Amino acid sequence: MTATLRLGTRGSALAMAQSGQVAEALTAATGREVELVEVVTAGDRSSAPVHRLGVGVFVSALRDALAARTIDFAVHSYKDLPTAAAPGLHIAAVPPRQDPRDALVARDGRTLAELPPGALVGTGALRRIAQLHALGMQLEVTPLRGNVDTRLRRVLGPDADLDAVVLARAGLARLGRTDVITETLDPMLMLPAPAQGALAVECRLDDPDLVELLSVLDHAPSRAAVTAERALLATLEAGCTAPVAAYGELAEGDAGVELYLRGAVISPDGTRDLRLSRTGTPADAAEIGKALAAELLELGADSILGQEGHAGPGTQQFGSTE
Ligand SMILES: NCc1[nH]cc(CCC(=O)O)c1CC(=O)O
Repeated sequence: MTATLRLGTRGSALAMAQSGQVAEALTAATGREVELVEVVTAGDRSSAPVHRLGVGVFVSALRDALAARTIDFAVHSYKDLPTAAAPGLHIAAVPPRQDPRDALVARDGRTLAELPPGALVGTGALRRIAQLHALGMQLEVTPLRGNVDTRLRRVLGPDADLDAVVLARAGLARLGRTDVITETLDPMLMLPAPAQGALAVECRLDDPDLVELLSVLDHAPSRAAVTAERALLATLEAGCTAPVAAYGELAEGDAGVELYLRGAVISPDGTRDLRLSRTGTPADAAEIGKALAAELLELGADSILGQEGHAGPGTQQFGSTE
């Protein structure tokens, strides 16, 4: 097994950057050559809001290429992965996670608190829209999509039409553009999306040598945090279509390393905002996520939406709307 490995990637600057970083890390750790193979996904072809396109828009074409064996492994932004398991595929590694927080890029170097009432803020994700409204600052929130450069131009370019945009800090970091950030948002105000800032390195289960090889890239603390956040999301999807945020942090506690998980369900207009947290051991990451989701549901997470049309029983799953 010494042939060049084919790494499937979307063609956006962000995807190419993160795939390139994974390829380099793998070559450094194993000596294996890696070639990038571009795969065009439905999410790249359409400019419709992601929550309209549906879950998995950035993922399906890559998974099809894995199944068709035209690529050996793929790198996904973990938050774009549907929570449903993909038959025959395996997340062989979760590399060290980037800072998962959201970032504000505002005109004139402004911070969130410095935005005046009526300021026009662009962001695509329902989760961010909901939390911006929940601040009660009279911000005008407007939908925003497109690649990172397109979004930045709306606030930084010569024909900028927005006062600020909110986007994942991790995306800017991978592109070397953290210089444009005017504030990294405190999770107390803007809790990130489940798995934001993390990557998923995926290959076929029937390729055990590659599963083993890729596992050198796995970072156990990142995997534990993401596992808890995604378990929370998966459990809530059964009964709730509202925007979901989750953030797991590992820290040294009295009883060794502890996982501190925060979760939130917010109505799109920000008027209902349910936030809870739970602490446990990283080995119980999935159980912590499920238990926190159950608590949120008990407090009415499933009733928070209503207006957007409740999914109802029998609906499969919605996944990230980011
Ligand atoms: N669906 C958009 C998306 N998917 C992954 C990232 C980059 C951040 C990450 O890897 O979590 C982004 C951009 C954004 O949310 O601003």
